[in-house]
Amino acid sequence: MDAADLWRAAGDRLGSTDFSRASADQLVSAAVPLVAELPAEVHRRVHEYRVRSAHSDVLLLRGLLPSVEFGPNPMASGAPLDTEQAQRGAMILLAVALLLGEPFNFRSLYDGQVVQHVVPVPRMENTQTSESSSGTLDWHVEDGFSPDRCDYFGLLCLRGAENAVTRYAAARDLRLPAEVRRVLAEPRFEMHADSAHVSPSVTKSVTPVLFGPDHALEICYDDHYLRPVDGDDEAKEALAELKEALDEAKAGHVLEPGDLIMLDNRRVVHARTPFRAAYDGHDRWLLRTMVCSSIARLHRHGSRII
Ligand SMILES: O=C(O)CCC(=O)C(=O)O
Ligand SMILES: [Fe+2]
Repeated sequence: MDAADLWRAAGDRLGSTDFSRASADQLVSAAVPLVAELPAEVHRRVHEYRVRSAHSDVLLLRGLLPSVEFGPNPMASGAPLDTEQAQRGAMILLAVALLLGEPFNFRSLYDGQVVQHVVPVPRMENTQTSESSSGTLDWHVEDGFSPDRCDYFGLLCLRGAENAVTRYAAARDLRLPAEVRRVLAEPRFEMHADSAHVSPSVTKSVTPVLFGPDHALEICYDDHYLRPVDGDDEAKEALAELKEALDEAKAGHVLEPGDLIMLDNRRVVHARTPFRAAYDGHDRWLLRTMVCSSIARLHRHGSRII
C-alpha cells in the first residue's frame, strides 16, 4: 500500500460525515478500522520500537501522506479540524497512535482536543509552548508535572519549515558523573504545569529527574518548569550538568510533509529550534496526539479526556 491508498482509506473512514465537531471518542472510533489499512511495514516498525525501544526511543515514519495542499493554517492549537484534509491526516495519526495505546488529552490543554495543531500563533513566538516560532522551544517532556503525562506522543507533519529542527535526547544516552546521577535520582525537584494548561487539576509535583534501571532510564525534565526544591544548591548544579549532557546527546530531524515522529515521553526529552512564521496561512503545521499505553490507567480515568 502506498500513501495514496492510505489517504483514500482515511477518506473512506470519514465518509460523508464532517468530523470537525466530533468528540474524541468519535474521532478515535473512526480511526480504528484504519489500523488494518496501515502498511505491514508500519506495524512491524512500531512493534519493534515498542518492544525494543529502538533508535534512541524515537520512531520516524516517512512518506505517510501523498502530496496534498493542506490549505490555510488553523489559528491555534485547540482549533477544530476544520477541513477534510486535516481530518484525514488526523485519522492516519490516530491509527498509528493506536498501535501504542489510546489517544487522550488533558481537559486543561488546548480545549481538550484529542488531535491538536502545532502551528505558530501571533504573539506566542517566544513562549515555551508549541505555538512558539522565532524563540527556541527548550528541552522539556510533555506535561512533566503530571504522573498521567503521555507515554508517547506523535507529530504528523502536514507542512514543514526549513529551520525547525525537532530535537531529542534519550535519557539512556546521557553521559553524567555517578554523583550527578545520584542527585538527579532523588525527589529533590519540583515540576510545575506549563502555561499552555488552563486551570489544570494538578499544578505541580515533587519528582526525581532520572529514575528506573540503567538500561531503561526514565526522565522528567523541563528547562523552565522544573526547579530544585527550596534552594538546594547541589540539585541546582546537577540540573546544570544535565542540561549540558542533553545538548551533547542531542539528535534531531527537520520534519517534512508525510513524516510522523513518535517520541517516548517517559525516556526522551525534546525541543524545537527557532523558525520564522510568515502568518501568510502557509506556515509550519503539524498534527499532534498523545498516547496512554496503560489500559489500567485509562480505565482509572474513565475517559480519554482527563
Ligand atoms: O514543533 C515541534 O517540533 C515540537 C513541538 C513540541 O514540542 C510540542 O508540541 O510539545
Ligand atoms: Fe513538546
